[in-house]
Amino acid sequence: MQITSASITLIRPDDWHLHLRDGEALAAVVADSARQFSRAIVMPNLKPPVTTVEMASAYKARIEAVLAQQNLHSFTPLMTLYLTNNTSVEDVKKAAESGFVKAFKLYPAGATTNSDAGVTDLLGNCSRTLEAMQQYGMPLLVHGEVTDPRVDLFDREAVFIDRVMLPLRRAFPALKVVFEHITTKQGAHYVRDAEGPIGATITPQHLLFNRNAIFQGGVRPHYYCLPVLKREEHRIALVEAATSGNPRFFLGTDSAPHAKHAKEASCGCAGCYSALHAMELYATAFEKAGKLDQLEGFASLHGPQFYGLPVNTETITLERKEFEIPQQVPYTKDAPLVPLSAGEVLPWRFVA
Ligand SMILES: NC(=O)N[C@@H](CC(=O)O)C(=O)O
Ligand SMILES: [Zn+2]
Ligand SMILES: [Zn+2]
Repeated sequence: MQITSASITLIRPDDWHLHLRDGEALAAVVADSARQFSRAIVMPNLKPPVTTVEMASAYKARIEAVLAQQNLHSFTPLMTLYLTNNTSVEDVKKAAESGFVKAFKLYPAGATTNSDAGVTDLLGNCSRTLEAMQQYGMPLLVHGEVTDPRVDLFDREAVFIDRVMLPLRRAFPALKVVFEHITTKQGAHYVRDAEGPIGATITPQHLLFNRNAIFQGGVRPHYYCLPVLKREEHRIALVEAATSGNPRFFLGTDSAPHAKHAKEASCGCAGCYSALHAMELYATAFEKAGKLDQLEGFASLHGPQFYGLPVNTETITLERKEFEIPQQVPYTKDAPLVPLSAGEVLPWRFVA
């Protein structure tokens, strides 16, 4: 990694948690990720969800067709399957043998966008499937929030650790688990201190903002995602984790595009669009912490190490040049897309 006062050059990063959507939305957003990242773990929460190897293969082909149309040849989508109450041992075996399915994704039913088909009782319904995943070395990616309506929205991740994560990892100690988009001190400390194969992704918004951002002078729907932004003490713990050099923490933007009108609504969708300027956002967060030198490990080394994949060979460069985030970018024929922190100015700009 090379850091000067004018630029940063680092090994080309990967995005270990990304929503690419489908159809015209996919065609609108995929270039933003392909410009900065070499690979991405592509989330399966489409409608209907991607639950089988056949569906993942078809989705991958649709992504590759768009990449080819747009002359984006150096980007590899790594596919995931959506875990349901009915995922079988055979599904796990087929996924492991496919080579292109890299993980299963756990959405507790009702926890987030398109999670209605999610799991209702993980150990009760999925034990044989989890056993097979453990045996094949197939990672389980976890949206770690309980959905119990009695639990306060801001406590859902911390409660998930006690109610789901601990029993899961006690039952399957060799299962590779990624605690996705962690948002709390409890999440960060759990992953730091736990035994066995565990990692966590951290988004740019959870490194840059606390929950005040959602209510700054009025309701700000473009800062609303799940798990929701938390208090400042949690943001500080996440920055500490991401910049610590600990290989368990790696980059996952959770870039989750929703049309402008779907976010600016009486019941707005959860998700921030950060693919446009992901590396600029992360560089800003790392620089604010005085830890720019730790960016390459987080963005480019720790993820491949966890997934057992080679580190990329090319590099990217960011220049110290002010970048004003556009108010909106084109999305579908009916609607534009509002990027995270639209209208704000970042000190870094992605060059190539
Ligand atoms: N993060 C979000 O707020 N939304 C994601 C789903 C998810 O990752 O939970 C989406 O697909 O829109
Ligand atoms: Zn999620
Ligand atoms: Zn997500």
